[in-house]
Amino acid sequence: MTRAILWFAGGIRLPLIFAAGALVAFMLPLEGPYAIRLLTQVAIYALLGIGYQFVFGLAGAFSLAQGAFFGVGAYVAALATLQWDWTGSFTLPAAVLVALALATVVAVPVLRLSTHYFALATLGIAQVLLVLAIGWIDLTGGSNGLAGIRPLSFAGAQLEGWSAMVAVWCIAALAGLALYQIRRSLIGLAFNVLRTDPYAAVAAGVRSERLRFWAFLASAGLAGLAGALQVHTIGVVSPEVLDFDIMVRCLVICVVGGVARTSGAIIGAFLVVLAPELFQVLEGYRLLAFGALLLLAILFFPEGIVGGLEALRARWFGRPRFTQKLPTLRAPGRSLLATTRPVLGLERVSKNFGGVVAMESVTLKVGRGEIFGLIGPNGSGKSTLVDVVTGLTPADEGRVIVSGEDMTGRSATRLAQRGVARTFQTVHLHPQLTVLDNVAVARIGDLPGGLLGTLLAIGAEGRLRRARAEAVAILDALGLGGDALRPAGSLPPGAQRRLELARALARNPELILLDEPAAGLSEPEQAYLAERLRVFKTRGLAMVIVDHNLGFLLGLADRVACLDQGRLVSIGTPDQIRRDPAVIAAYIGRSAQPQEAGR
Ligand SMILES: Nc1ncnc2c1ncn2[C@@H]1O[C@H](COP(=O)(O)OP(=O)(O)OP(=O)(O)O)[C@@H](O)[C@H]1O
Repeated sequence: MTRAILWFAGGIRLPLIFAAGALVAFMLPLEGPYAIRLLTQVAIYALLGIGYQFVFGLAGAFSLAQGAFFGVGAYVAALATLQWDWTGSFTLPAAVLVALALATVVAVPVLRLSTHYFALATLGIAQVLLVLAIGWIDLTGGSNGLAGIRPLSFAGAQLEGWSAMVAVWCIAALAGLALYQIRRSLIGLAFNVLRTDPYAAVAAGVRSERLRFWAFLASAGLAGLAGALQVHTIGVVSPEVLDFDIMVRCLVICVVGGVARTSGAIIGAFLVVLAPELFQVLEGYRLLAFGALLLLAILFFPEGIVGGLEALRARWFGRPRFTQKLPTLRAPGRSLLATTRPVLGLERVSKNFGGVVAMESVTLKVGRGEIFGLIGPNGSGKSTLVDVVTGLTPADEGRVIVSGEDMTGRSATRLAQRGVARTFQTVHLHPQLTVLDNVAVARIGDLPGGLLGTLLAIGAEGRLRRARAEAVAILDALGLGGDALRPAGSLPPGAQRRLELARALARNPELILLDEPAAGLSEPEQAYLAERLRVFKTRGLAMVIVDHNLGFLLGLADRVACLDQGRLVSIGTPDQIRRDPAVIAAYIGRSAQPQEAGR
């Protein structure tokens, strides 16, 4: 009994969901075959919802094209059956491939758009397809659609009733497993970070565009498959499959069921298919009751039904204990901090924002194993320089050279791959993730096999374990090993800054740019950070450090440059900088002498 309670308390269990759903279905006052048909519909919508979880749940992209891919899959399967007499063995792959091809074509222009424009563009795709389905009468049968589509059949065996239901549930279960697998992998971590904080994703070297692209494709392929299964089940297709109604159901499935979760998609699918049936007795008020139910679900379960059930479980059984085991510390195969060459060169780099000159013809070099300080009054262009070097802001003029390679105008992801890492003036971490996983995610750049490997579950857990083991080594090097299993958001501000540094180091960089690493740190914390940075320097790491705390920076840097109104007014050793009239003038011009805080 205790074991059973613990099993239930351990998480939202899929078998429970299946059993409860099946029970509800068979308790309905329905004939057997009708119940089977409804359960097949639940599986189809679960598959559609699982697909939508990839783009909406994992990648956090508000696509409104999921219904359109469903419709495309439905029409492809219908036409292939009617025109060429294809069986399910061919219609299903064809539906997936056409949906994938369409998604690939539209992904290139559409995925660049930011949230609401992205939503509108994907809605536009759906509308174009709907108009085509209605207008291209010769092919699609226009508003009447096409009828007489054969049930599913594979290798001569026709699947109807029970067998069709089991086949569709098996397909949905495989898709659900793939989603489950990805959520628990290093790629799942990366999705989690990219959804929560795009800057944290950039800093961790997550290739956000690529992940979004794969998620969009996965959602389209699964929607196409669901559409094909739908026409084989009901035998007809009409423009209704491209209607916005399907898209609304997708949203209801994921939002009300639980975002990004396989169980959420399945619960949501049961809800959208079975609830209207349950309300049949209300006749004309059926839709009203369904709407009221959805409203209540959203009000009482803002995290979806799965989130709500988990909250209840936490209340009854306490929060699930952190089962994640701390990986044993082992030295990384090769030094994470080793570097090979002199690293950064800026050649006459300029950057304007409208009329504001943020950088004007800045030229400097940073060598291997050098700590290079960057000072200047507020608004002098220090953060802009960091953004330009890390690819967050493109330079207007000049060249950015990294380890001998011209990286001018390259994306932040490309620069991260080239060995440039950074921290931010305002900390960008995933507050709910553990300290350990905030660092482990940055090992994603070294991931062999990528998304396909994860989907096929090839060593996915092993990779995550390895990433975590390497993260432990780095956390230990920064005195954060003891906090590894705490949520990052619960760390004090100073430790959060060190955590950002740990994440940057996990990228195995040649160059790190630290934007105000000592801000908000106590004196002992500053001393500890300075001591650590000196250790990394001895391993060849090049560092550019921006800080207003001159006591900290001048005591640490090998060379320092001073910016004023975007121009480089002085460069030299800390002693030279302290005495340079141009530096003093720059600060006095801003009504303050350079204060050697901490001295
Ligand atoms: N995205 C932007 N749009 C418009 N102006 C900007 C933008 N980013 C920076 N600026 C302007 O560019 C100039 C340099 O800003 P920057 O943030 O690089 O200075 P900073 O030296 O880092 O300042 P602080 O020490 O206060 O952080 C400022 O005048 C700032 O207002």
